[in-house]
Amino acid sequence: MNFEKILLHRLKMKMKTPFTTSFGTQIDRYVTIVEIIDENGLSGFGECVAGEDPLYSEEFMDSALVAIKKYFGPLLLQSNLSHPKEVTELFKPFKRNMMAKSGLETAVWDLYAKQQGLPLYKVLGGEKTEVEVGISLGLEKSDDIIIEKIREKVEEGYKRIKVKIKPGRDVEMIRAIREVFPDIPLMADANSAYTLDDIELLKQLDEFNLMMIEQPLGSTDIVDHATLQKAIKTPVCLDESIDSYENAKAAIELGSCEIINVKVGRVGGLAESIKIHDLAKENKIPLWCGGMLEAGVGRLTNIAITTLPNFVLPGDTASSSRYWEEDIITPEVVAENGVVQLSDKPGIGAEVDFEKMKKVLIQTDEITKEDALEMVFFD
Ligand SMILES: O=C(O)CCC(=O)c1ccccc1C(=O)O
Ligand SMILES: [Mg+2]
Repeated sequence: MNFEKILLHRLKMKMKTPFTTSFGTQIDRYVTIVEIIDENGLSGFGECVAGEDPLYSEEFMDSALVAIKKYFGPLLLQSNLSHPKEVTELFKPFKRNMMAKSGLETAVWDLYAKQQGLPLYKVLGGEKTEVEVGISLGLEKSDDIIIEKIREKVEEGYKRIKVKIKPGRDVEMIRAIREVFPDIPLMADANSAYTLDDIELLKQLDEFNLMMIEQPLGSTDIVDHATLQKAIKTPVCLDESIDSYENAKAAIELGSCEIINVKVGRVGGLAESIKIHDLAKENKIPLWCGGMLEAGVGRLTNIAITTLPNFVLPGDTASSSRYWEEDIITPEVVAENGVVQLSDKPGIGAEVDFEKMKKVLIQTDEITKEDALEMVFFD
């Protein structure tokens, strides 16, 4: 795979409505689209999904951009790889910075799939040609508002509704939702907002027949999650805690969760996602694919990984229109009655639409072969 240059398209996309979690409210999304170009002028696209601020994880978009420009971009341009699976090894000496790595790694996968003339999902070993999707709903000012949002999304056909919870907006809110919708597939995501001191409160959620509770405790609390899982009936699903194959293995062995949410960006890319997939499958841990408020490129990467057989639960891979008035790809992602069809076009399955992207572009940065790997200590 001969790489010529890398472009970082930095976008500012206005979200249709603000999105609130236990760590804050998001109004604009600063998206980075990674474009990697080969010697024949063919382009692969990936999305760097880092948040604007280090709230979900320690990474943030500015740190990811520096990491890509200073280390991972130059390393990739100077490499001589024959398969995208080798990118993880190439980046390994440099610790973490998962979302920076993943932005590039996913772009290499898309490029490779296009070079082969195959859809990305088939290159990944995916089998499904359609996938079921759910939707993630942010915190709202009142129960009435969230109930109306749920009604709308259930009517649109989404296969699973996820609501955000935080201390003070949990048991009573879920009770109010269950009074109106006793049977919908419902789950709650706490984004690390609780500790084991809240165990009695978290036990109270058992009466609502939730599909799972996502990341109730801190991201490094793998042991505490095992204690919690033993004390509650609701399946624990880990999100923030699973940032590598090794962590997934530890969580499974300790019994910290019954379900895992795989985010391609959080674990450093598609190759690591496949490793976690295979491990979870062996251990009968069901998976689903989480989201990071992606624009179209990241959305399509997520949908591709979801075609692997152990992604048995609906993902946070809703339509482009969930967050965007206009996405940057053509055609956009459309879930019909909660189902997305995979495209058989080479690569991620849709074109980055430069006309649309221009409207939200802040600037494009370029990394070339002349950009040396800039290191202070290196031999
Ligand atoms: O629709 C999506 O992209 C997922 C929305 C979501 O829940 C989320 C969005 C940003 C950061 C973390 C999370 C999460 O899953 O915890
Ligand atoms: Mg989550």
